[in-house]
Amino acid sequence: MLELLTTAQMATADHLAIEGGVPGIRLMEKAGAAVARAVTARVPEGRVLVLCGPGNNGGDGFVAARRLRAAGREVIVHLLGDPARVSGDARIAFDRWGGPTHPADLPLPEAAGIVDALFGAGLDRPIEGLAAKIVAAVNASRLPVIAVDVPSGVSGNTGEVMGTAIEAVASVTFFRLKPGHLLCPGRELCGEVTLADIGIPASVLDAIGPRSWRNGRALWAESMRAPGAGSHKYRRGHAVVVSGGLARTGAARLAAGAALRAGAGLVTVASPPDALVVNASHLTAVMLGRMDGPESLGAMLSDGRVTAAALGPGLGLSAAEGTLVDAALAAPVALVLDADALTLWQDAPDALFDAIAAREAPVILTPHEGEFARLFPDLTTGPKPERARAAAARAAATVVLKGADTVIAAPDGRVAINDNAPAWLATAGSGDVLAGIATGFLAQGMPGFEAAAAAVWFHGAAGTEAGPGLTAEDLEPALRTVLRRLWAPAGLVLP
Ligand SMILES: NC(=O)C1=CN([C@@H]2O[C@H](COP(=O)(O)OP(=O)(O)OC[C@H]3O[C@@H](n4cnc5c(N)ncnc54)[C@H](O)[C@@H]3O)[C@@H](O)[C@H]2O)[C@@H](O)CC1
Ligand SMILES: Nc1ncnc2c1ncn2[C@@H]1O[C@H](COP(=O)(O)OP(=O)(O)O)[C@@H](O)[C@H]1O
Ligand SMILES: [K+]
Repeated sequence: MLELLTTAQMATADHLAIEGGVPGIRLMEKAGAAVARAVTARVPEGRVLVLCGPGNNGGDGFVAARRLRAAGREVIVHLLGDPARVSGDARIAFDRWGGPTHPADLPLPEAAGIVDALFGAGLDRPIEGLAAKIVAAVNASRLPVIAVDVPSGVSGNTGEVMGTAIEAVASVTFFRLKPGHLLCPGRELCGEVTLADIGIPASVLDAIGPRSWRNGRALWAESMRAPGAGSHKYRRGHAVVVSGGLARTGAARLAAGAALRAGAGLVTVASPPDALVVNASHLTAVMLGRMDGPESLGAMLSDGRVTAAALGPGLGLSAAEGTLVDAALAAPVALVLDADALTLWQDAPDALFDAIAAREAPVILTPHEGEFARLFPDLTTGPKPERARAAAARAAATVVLKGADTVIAAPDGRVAINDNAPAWLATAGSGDVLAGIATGFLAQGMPGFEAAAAAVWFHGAAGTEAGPGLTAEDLEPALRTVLRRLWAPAGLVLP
């Protein structure tokens, strides 16, 4: 159930279900019933104000109103728009409601909670005028709002606010989530999202062919391997993380520790000579190797047992560091390029993309928005999933566009949107840990997209586990807790 559907794809799903013999009004009845259940759970007593719009979102509202009334609740229905123009399935729902329907107006009547059925998937322009005033009054009331499908004003496709938007405590959506439920600011405005089965068969997805998913285990768990009895450390992969110079070594150690924790059998920090002593004084299970320059790094990465490498955290931005990235790109190992290893290419991003296209092993790029803009200056506006997808295709690499709603995109067009990361992760060094987790997964042979999506998910889960007050150092032990939880009950351990 991780597929994400655009509003157009969702309309196709409705359409295909109806063509397949499920009447539209039956879908709407189930949708409205799910909304009524959510209201009962969130607002168990008191009067309910149901705000209906002119389309099918309003139709769901009429069904919910009728159900709540049948359950003995006092319900007031407001309709935004001309009742004579309510048509189709919404007309049937309106007629079945049959109770008083007031023109939407201010001030709002007193109520214990509000159902927002103004606009859903059909929102096609910014909210203005009376509708905008109603949205403002709803938000100012601080009453609990249950949104039908999406909070009115939130774009289902992008999560953007169109004009103004309702702030809901809960949203009830149908069949599959939309990108706007996960992308900011939509995600916060939705509150808790419930996915209701309204009788659309999953088989409609075959014709729709979604290419976007909510990031979750089903996307990558099958490509993760626990060590079996016959395993030894070399079977679990050997990751190399390149350290910066004397004053910039911590980031590489954070990444290296995370790579080891993520399951790489061995991890080596490749250290410039001037930083050997400081690295040596901090490393235990992670090994240390002297790296004198690009030839030395190239030789290290060409040892057949090294399977992945990470460059970027604390690396530095001089020409010398640029030659290290060149050497890594020429080596036959999977790569994570982060931070400085991305910024180094800002004057010639195409040269990076050409080097990636010329190699076989997968590459993951992990830019935050600033680094992304340096590599893809023409892709700074528009919906985040589309920007990441275009970047991945251009770079021939998996792109992890970081943020509160990190998007992972593969060169073949697959996109995952992550929503499990707490804002506590916005702390120095947290990105280095993410790069390390991804490197650890790549080292074990996971493909680029799966390794990246899994890394982002574990990073978010570890952030949640560590919780308030976390620093980047806390993520590595928290990652252990999260991994134990995943492996133990999931039965993923293979012989
Ligand atoms: N059979 C179906 O298609 C189903 C649809 N469902 C519901 O139907 C909704 C989609 O219905 P619709 O496609 O009718 O669209 P909506 O009901 O979301 O909105 C469309 C209506 O709002 C108007 N509108 C759009 N943006 C506006 C704005 N900014 N200011 C003022 N008016 C605006 C449009 O002109 C149109 O009249 C879903 O969100 C879901 O709640 C569910 O009942 C499940 C089944
Ligand atoms: N508000 C937020 N909510 C969730 N995750 C966040 C938030 N802000 C940042 N993060 C995550 O924290 C990490 C920060 O990485 P980055 O920007 O590279 O910083 P640094 O390298 O200093 O750690 C990224 O994985 C990002 O997705
Ligand atoms: K709505």
